[in-house]
Amino acid sequence: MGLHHRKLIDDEIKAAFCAPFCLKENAAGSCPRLCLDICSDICLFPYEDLIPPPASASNLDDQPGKPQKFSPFWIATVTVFAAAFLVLCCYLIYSKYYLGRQSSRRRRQPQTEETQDDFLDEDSGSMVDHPIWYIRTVGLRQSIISSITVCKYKRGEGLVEGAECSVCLNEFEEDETVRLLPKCSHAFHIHCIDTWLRSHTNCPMCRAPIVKNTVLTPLPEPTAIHSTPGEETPGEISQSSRGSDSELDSEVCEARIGVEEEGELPVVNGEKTRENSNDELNDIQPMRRSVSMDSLSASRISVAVGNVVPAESHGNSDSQLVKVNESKTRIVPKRFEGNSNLLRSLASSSKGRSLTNGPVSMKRSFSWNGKFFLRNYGGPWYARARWLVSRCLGAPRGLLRRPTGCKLALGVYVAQPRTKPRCNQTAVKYKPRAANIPYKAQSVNESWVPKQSHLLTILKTSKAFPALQYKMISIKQLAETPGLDSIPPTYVFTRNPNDDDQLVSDDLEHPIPVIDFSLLTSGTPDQRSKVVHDLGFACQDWGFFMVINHGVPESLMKAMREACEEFFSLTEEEKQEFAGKHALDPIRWGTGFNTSANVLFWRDFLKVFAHPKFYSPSKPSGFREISLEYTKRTRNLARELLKGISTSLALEDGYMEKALNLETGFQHLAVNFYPPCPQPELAMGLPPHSDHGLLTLLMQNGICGLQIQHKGKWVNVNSSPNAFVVNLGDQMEVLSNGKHKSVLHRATVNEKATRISVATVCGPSLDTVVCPAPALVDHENNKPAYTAMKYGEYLELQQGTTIDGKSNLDRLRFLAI
Ligand SMILES: O=C(O)CCC(=O)C(=O)O
Ligand SMILES: [Fe+2]
Repeated sequence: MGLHHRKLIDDEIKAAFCAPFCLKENAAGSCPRLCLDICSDICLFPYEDLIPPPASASNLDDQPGKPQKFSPFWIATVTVFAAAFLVLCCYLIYSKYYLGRQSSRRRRQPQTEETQDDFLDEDSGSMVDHPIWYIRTVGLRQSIISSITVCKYKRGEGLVEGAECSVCLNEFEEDETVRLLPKCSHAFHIHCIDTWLRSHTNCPMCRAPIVKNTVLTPLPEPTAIHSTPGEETPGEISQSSRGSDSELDSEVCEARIGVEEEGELPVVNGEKTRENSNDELNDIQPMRRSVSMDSLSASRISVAVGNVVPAESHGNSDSQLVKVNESKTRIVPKRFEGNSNLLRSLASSSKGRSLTNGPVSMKRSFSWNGKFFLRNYGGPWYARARWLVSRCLGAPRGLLRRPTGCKLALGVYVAQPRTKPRCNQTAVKYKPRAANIPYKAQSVNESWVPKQSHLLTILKTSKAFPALQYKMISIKQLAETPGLDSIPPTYVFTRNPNDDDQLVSDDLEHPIPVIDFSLLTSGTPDQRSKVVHDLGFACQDWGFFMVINHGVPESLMKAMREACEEFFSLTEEEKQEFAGKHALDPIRWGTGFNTSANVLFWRDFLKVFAHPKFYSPSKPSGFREISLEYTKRTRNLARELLKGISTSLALEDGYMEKALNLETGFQHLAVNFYPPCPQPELAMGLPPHSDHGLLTLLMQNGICGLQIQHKGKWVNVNSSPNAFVVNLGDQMEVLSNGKHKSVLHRATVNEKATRISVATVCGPSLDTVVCPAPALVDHENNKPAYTAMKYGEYLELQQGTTIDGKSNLDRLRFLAI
């Protein structure tokens, strides 16, 4: 069977291969050598006669007497292959030299409108292909890269600007070896910057060239001719003048945030025309290099630069630190598919793209109308902004082009010093229009002088793009930025002009009532009734009181404060694990944010549901145990106080306990972290609000900041770490039919110390429908003033909307009252 099969194959080969040669009709009268091997049995031509025996050594191993002959078939085949090979070689040579020269000539030519936004900022050097991006860049020689200064990073030393490597966005560790670029002093991890410099010749942050311009010609063959004494050779690191920075000098990098304001430079196609605005032009450096894009893209950048809208915006004033996972490499239109919430919130309102409308001037004021101008930060900013844009869009550097017809532009305007410029910067005047100054308190005589660290902070605020996610910077991280001496505009809290902010009085003048809890529970009947009376007065007149001798061990309070401090000291990445996505996530770390005003607050928070189900972040160790005990003790304290308050309202002392199902009552732990703020008078830790529950027990760490509204004034509340400040919440106001009111309070910040407050909000069970206690209403003088609402729904409403005084409670009020 096998033999038979083999024979069939042999016959087929013979038929296919030999037939043309071995038959009589073979005009050439010769057979190729292979023919002899395959079909010597059938071949009709004697091979000896066909081709003269070659004299080459290659035939030595041939059979004697059977010299090799080459047929025209083989000659033709070899010729064709040789020709093809030749053509291929020619093409390769042509493409390598001719096209290469053409592209470098093109690069030397001035950029056209079409290409000027491209980020091909490298001039020469060894070419590196970026196969994914189809870009060629020019790098430095390893010897040059290696000669750049290396030093150890020391926090606070000031040698290194910034605290992180802008390439990988990781923070420098103490004593970590970093490479310090010569002209700009920007520092990077060695691995990060070396990789960059192998394909670039400038700083990734500010584009300052690493070597002097003269060496940025195509990497030359070393010649002695052009190297005169005193000149820098290609190997020298330039320590001198700005070199190619002149190019940067003529750029304005702009990241326009927000809507155009009337009276500002007119905008045409994303760029301001200067012809019509000479006044301002004189004041603005004639430099501009804008990156324009479609509105969504611009919005997106606004988000990034303005550190604004979280991905899942519930309009929540306490926005969590948000992760938005996105693919880095998707192309522009696709990038927006996965983040419809973000888009919606951005596209929906102009506010969504604007920052605060105007500053409030206190000690130091600055001119800010949603734009700020930058001079000589242009380099770093431009580079950062471009980087930001490209990361935002997922487009590789160099591929960004202005889409025709787009209206919005990305730009960065940075307030310019009108006083003596710092850091050799040219002063640029920027006159704010009167309309941009919202309140009389605004002073235009002083200028806000941005420092680079500060400006970077604003971008770091938008530190949108470590790896694949956006996140809002925590206030802790921002406050720890070295050299931060003023706050980014997004943190400027615009005071309501109708609030008389100046009326802040000490609690010495208006001491808030103090309740001795021990007398309420263990005092004589007289003592107890006096305390109940005092409690009633405190609730009615103030809505706030201080509780002492409360029975919660001081050691537990201290341990709780320390545990909270430890929580906020976790790394950002560790805390990120607890950044919930929804307003009602049981564990939520985040930073204060007001969606309606686009203002960020100087506060990080941790919010945890403590009852009826107890939740806790898993870090730091011990937090769970301590917070469990702490919330249990404070809940019991609150329930006792509620008994006293029930009595003070002439209700049974167990009325609230029963009517509001306090056994399964909701308890919310909110830890507030307010780091030192360089301009406390401009920022706000927590804006005026009332709390949602029945009672809030607040523990402070000895640093003042709480202010409560009392008879039209803001009263400073003392910060005693061992006392609880208790305030009534909205549910108490509803239940008491307005007899006991929830009171507006706010948290201010200070310049010196971190303030931590731990609020435990105690409320009814979430499914309790809260309404005015029937005993407290009648149809004459005490008509029901509030409609009934499930506490859970109220909580959702309150947590899901912007902090705005008592606006949520106002929704429950009957208008007739
Ligand atoms: O930090 C403070 O003093 C106020 C905290 C507060 O009002 C709250 O968490 O609701
Ligand atoms: Fe509060």
